[in-house]
Amino acid sequence: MREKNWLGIVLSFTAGSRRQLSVSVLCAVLSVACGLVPYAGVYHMIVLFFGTNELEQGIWFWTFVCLAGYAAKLAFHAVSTTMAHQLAYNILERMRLRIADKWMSAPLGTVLNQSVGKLKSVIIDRVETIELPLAHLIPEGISNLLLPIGVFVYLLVIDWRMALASLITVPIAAVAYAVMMRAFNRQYADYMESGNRVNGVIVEYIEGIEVIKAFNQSAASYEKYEKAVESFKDYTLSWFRSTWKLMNFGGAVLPSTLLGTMPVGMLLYLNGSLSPAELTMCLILSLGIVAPLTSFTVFVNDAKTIEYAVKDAYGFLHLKSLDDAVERVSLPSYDIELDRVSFSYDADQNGEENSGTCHEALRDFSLKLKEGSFTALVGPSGSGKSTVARLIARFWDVGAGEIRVGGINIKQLPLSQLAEHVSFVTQDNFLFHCSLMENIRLGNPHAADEEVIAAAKAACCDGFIGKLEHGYDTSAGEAGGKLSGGEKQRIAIARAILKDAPVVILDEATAFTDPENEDKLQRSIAALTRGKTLLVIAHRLSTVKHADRIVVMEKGRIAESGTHDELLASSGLYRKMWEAHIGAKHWAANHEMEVGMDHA
Ligand SMILES: Nc1ncnc2c1ncn2[C@@H]1O[C@H](COP(=O)(O)OP(=O)(O)OP(=O)(O)O)[C@@H](O)[C@H]1O
Repeated sequence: MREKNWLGIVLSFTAGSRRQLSVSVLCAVLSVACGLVPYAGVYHMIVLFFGTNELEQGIWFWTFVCLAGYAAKLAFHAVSTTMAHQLAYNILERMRLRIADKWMSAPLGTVLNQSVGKLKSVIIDRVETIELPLAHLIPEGISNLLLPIGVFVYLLVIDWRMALASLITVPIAAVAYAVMMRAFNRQYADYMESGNRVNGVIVEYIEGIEVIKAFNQSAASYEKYEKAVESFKDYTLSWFRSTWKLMNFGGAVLPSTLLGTMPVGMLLYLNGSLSPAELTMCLILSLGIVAPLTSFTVFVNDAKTIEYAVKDAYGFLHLKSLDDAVERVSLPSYDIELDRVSFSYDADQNGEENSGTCHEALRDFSLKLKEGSFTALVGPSGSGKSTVARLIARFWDVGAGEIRVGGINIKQLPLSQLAEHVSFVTQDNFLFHCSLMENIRLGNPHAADEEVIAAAKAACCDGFIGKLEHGYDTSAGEAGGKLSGGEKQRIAIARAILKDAPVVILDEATAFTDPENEDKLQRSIAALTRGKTLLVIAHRLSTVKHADRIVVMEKGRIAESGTHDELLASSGLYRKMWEAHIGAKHWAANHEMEVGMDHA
């Protein structure tokens, strides 16, 4: 961590909960102070015991004082702990929200390039590990630090020699702990790495279970999983084995303060420096001085847990965001222009290469989409079609050149305004865990049910949704398994129809549509995108042959462009693609006929 240490980062999330933090710390201090009251009570009882006056009455009084002090200590501790837990959960909430915000404002690729397992592990599991240690660190950390200091001062007041004698075991235990902690940082790092490896293998095992089964790899995959779990166990045990002797030695020696206070106290008593009451009190106090210190190993561990969780979250908390303009801009038109755009997925967002082999997905690419026009992007796989679409939606920033909407560089528009103007439908049709009605309403959260249903009808969803038992109220989770790829795709199109944005980008959005519904869907898309700036990316050329302009891409550049007829006439790449497409269609039609005849 370069900028701040983990504690600084955690404290930066307490803004807004400073009162809670102060109350928790104050109650922890008061709890420690009240915890000293019983010691004072016991001391006075001993004094009374060795004296003769009013023993019975005094004993009752000091017993009450001891109990009251102890009760107050518990009460303050409870308040401090409760506040600390609330504070810890507030910190967790803020961290998770901040990370989610960062994911939204960072370039899409930065987020998508992370594995889902890692994203989930950091935001759910790692951040969660902060709560318990953090909640206990405040009250218990403070009392475990302040109590020994308070007791030591108390001993100093009685007799400084007894105070020093009470610390006799500290240097011996400190040496043991220091030897034990020598390699702690490295060992903890290895432990975390081993744990992360197990996590990674488990996530891979679960995510790839379909492939593992299909390719009969269960034995090999299970073996990898088993080995990772076993090596984690072996590492953990060997680490514990290497430390337990010193840890137990330190834990046994540290509280044995009587080794110092007993002989020194006896000598001081014999030479008249200590009264019997003072001697007894010193022996009691010395027993209480080191117990809190023994828990420091737990706190070192807790602090490491928090440090590692914060370190993991730090990467996400400091993701570089796309620059976002504040002021909305009034756009004179919805013309779109890509002006000499170059872009590489390997370059960072400053346009600098971050790998030795920087492959440009787009190179010096220029394209104009007139408002209200229908442009199709076609070309071989990997030629850069989706990249053009993603850059217009500003999922990434261009490396060089400019993209303008209505003549305004999209970097000067607030991201929310650009998102408002652009509907982007891809073939990854994610359904959220809510009803189908709500899934479509994502296109326009203010739309009435009737408007949602109208959009669903226009996207040819009404038929299959009507067949579901709960219709539009069917939850996507429940319906997900029953919906085909094409049906999910139409729900995504219904969302875009409802959004009614002036710029519509369809990236293979009709790829899964069955022949029966394709015609209907094409007509509804055509009707609902009329008057809009429309960019369609398609592999099936027949779906875009009516486009005002077809742009053929190859290796990140424009190979040719024109209308369907113009391109066919030019005998270029498009013509070859069209012939292959038509050939494939004929083959499919003939094949269907042959199969039909065989069955007849
Ligand atoms: N997220 C990514 N990270 C790194 N490289 C990528 C990423 N997405 C695409 N690329 C690369 O950029 C180039 C252009 O990809 P793009 O997806 O734009 O092509 P495409 O023409 O849309 O392909 P397809 O028709 O197969 O969808 C390809 O070389 C691809 O490997």
